[in-house]
Amino acid sequence: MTQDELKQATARAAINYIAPRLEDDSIVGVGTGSTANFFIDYLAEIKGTFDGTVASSEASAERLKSHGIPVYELNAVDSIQFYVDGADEANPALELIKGGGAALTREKIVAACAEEFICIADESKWVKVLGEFPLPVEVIPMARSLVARELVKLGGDPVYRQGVITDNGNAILDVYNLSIENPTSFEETINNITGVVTNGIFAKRSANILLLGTSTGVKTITV
Ligand SMILES: O=C(CO)[C@H](O)[C@H](O)COP(=O)(O)O
Repeated sequence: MTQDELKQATARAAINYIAPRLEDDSIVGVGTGSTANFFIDYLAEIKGTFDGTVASSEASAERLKSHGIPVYELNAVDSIQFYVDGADEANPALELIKGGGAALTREKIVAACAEEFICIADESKWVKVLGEFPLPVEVIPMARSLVARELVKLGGDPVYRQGVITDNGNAILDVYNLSIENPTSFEETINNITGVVTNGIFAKRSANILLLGTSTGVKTITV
């Protein structure tokens, strides 16, 4: 199977998981990226069986709206039943690296509001230790060099993602050569650097379920 077919299979599995659990007033949080895009396209098939969505990026909001799926501001909803999103890496504790699509901050905010976080990923994202994928860090633009120097002190090699401005008007540093043995404390350490908005480690708010698309089928992984 191709990587896209694996992404489609995991997105379909997420629909099969949430569809029987949705109620008329349910809100679905929707992530960003190519796997999330497949999910959005399949979500259109069951629109009308739930209230609406909250999107983690302008791109996902546009795609949802193009399907006629209602999109609410996060401040306008009381709760989010499910948050469904892809990942760049996932470990057996269901801690993640996210932000390859530069949407990490809004993704983390929507995930923090969700009762259940369902991660959808193909098997190339499965790792024992996080950090092979360069860790995205969203920074206030004027603090980019300051933050980069601090990240070097932590053992990483930060690279400015040229030409990318996040939906929040900020910059992204991708940090190479990290081996993240303790994701929870490392997430906090990086977030404590002045000028950092957030980083792409999802350990404080890890996934509840990982639907991993593999060549032998979609595996449901929980901790
Ligand atoms: O975190 C993300 C966007 O900020 C994505 O979930 C992550 O990059 C995975 O993307 P894809 O589904 O295209 O492989």
